Amino acid sequence: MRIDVVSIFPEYLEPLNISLVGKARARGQLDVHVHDLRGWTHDVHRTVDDSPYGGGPGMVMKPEPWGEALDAVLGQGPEGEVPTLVVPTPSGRPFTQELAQELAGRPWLAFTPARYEGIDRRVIEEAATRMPVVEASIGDYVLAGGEVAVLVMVEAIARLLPGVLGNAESHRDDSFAPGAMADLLEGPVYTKPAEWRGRTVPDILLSGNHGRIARWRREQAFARTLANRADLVARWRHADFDKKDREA
Ligand SMILES: CN1CCC[C@H](Cn2ccc3ccc(-c4n[nH]c(N)c4C#N)cc32)C1
Repeated sequence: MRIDVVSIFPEYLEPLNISLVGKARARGQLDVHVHDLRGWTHDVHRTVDDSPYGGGPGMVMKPEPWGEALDAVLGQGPEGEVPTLVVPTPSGRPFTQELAQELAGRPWLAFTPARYEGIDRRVIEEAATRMPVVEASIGDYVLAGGEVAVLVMVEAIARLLPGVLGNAESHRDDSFAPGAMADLLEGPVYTKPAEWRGRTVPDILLSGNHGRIARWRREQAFARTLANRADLVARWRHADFDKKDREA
């Protein structure tokens, strides 16, 4: 997979050089290119924003630099191919595990994290005439820009690519992924020592009975989901729990 990111803060994307994404890049599983939007400005001040038409607070990102940046990105990719443009925005569709799975199936993603009050709408409209566009939000809160959202989305997508997660880290039991743990939050995890500050590990986890351990983990995940995400539990019916138990 190729990933392009255009930002006025390219240094914000440095975390894409480390850990899971950094290792995937080093192994050639991901080809990531970060671009500085100001490289497509032509004035001495390298201007990327201006006041909003119609008035209102803040500034809006000018269309010209974005248009030239997207032209350049398209020109650098595989001949005859276009990326899926992913636009982080609080007004986008929720970025969910399902959307991460969908985007993980694309060969080329281009992210356009904005700042200020966002990008002139005409940029997105013009881009949509030549590539798929996905406007997505990572959550119901307002950030100061889209770079953090790109880090979240890229990590969530990268870990789903074949070979990126080792077997030991399989995303088979991911929350929200299809299968027995779908719509379930992760339950508690434990490691050595068996006793720490007077607190012990649940006996079931030391039993070696893998069937019962799996069932206990699902029960714990269900209880945690009930406590913290009742909205997810609404998708369940009791029968499903037993069915998922059989599927596991
Ligand atoms: C007061 N204004 C309102 C509009 C947005 C302005 C800041 N901003 C500019 C670009 C931009 C991109 C993403 C996000 C963002 N916020 N929350 C999320 N889940 C996001 C995502 N993905 C925020 C952003 C602040």
